[in-house]
Amino acid sequence: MRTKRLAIVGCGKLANIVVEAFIKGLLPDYKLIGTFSRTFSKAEGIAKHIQDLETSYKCILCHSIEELLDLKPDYIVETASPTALRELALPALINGSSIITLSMGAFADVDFYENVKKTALKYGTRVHLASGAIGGFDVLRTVSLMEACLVTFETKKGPNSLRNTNVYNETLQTEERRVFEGDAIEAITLFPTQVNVAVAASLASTGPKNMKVSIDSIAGYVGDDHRIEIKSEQVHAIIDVYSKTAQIAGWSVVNTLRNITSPIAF
Ligand SMILES: NC(=O)C1=CN([C@@H]2O[C@H](COP(=O)(O)OP(=O)(O)OC[C@H]3O[C@@H](n4cnc5c(N)ncnc54)[C@H](O)[C@@H]3O)[C@@H](O)[C@H]2O)C=CC1
Ligand SMILES: O=C([O-])CC(=O)C(=O)O
Repeated sequence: MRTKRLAIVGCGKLANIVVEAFIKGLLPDYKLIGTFSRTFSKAEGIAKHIQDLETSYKCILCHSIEELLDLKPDYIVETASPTALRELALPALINGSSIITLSMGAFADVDFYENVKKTALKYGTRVHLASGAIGGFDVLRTVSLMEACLVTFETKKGPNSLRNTNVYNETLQTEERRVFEGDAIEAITLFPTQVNVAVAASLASTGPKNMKVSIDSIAGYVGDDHRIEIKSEQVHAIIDVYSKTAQIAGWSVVNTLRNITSPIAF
């Protein structure tokens, strides 16, 4: 099998986990050939790490998405933001680059999602939704194929992660309160980079409009807990993932990349 050409867009905390795995040798089927980030110094940091490995190829530090696409990567890891995914997805898929994304919140826009599907199909490329801070896409997809079902998504967060959102006020530092109830579209609109997971679970099951989402703010709470419940006539499943940090999301990209080239696929 030919080694896959890999590039990264959005070189922050989660991208660095992918790079750490790459340096440890956990992604032997890939060459990391390019980086691009809105914060130039972050993309530069990753490109330098790869250059220090003295590989037989160069990791190119790109100044724009266009420059990165010119490198003709087979796969692009998108760890930037839902806005970045919206800008990147169609040009990348047309360019012959498949995408591994953590910012699937952008797909709450049904027209965009359908356009991405059509384009990927036309150009023989794919979009892989990494499991991120949750799991259970297999159960959600299987049960929703099988029969009618209801899916709910409940998140617990500490108040500090809600700062800079409309629901935040100082009373959250001492009280427990439900700060959001609505569907997955309303959730990602109000929290544009924080509930990609809710959109992901909805896309794997009943769709963004049909999934009930709630967010509880708990004073002093560290980390995030996401509890997904699916109920149909025959199946009742609960997928509950607590994580102290978002690192699990970075590692889920590593897992997706390994699955793409593995002879045994999960
Ligand atoms: N699906 C999931 O479970 C999770 C998804 N996420 C998503 O992953 C994204 C990355 O998370 P972190 O690494 O923690 O964030 P971060 O803030 O550490 O890194 C993001 C990087 O992307 C760059 N960036 C932002 N917009 C860009 C654009 N339009 N084009 C190019 N680069 C851009 C920034 O300069 C920054 O270096 C988050 O924004 C969030 O939407 C985060 C946690 C869990
Ligand atoms: O880290 C988390 O728990 C979830 C998150 O940020 C997202 O879905 O965007």
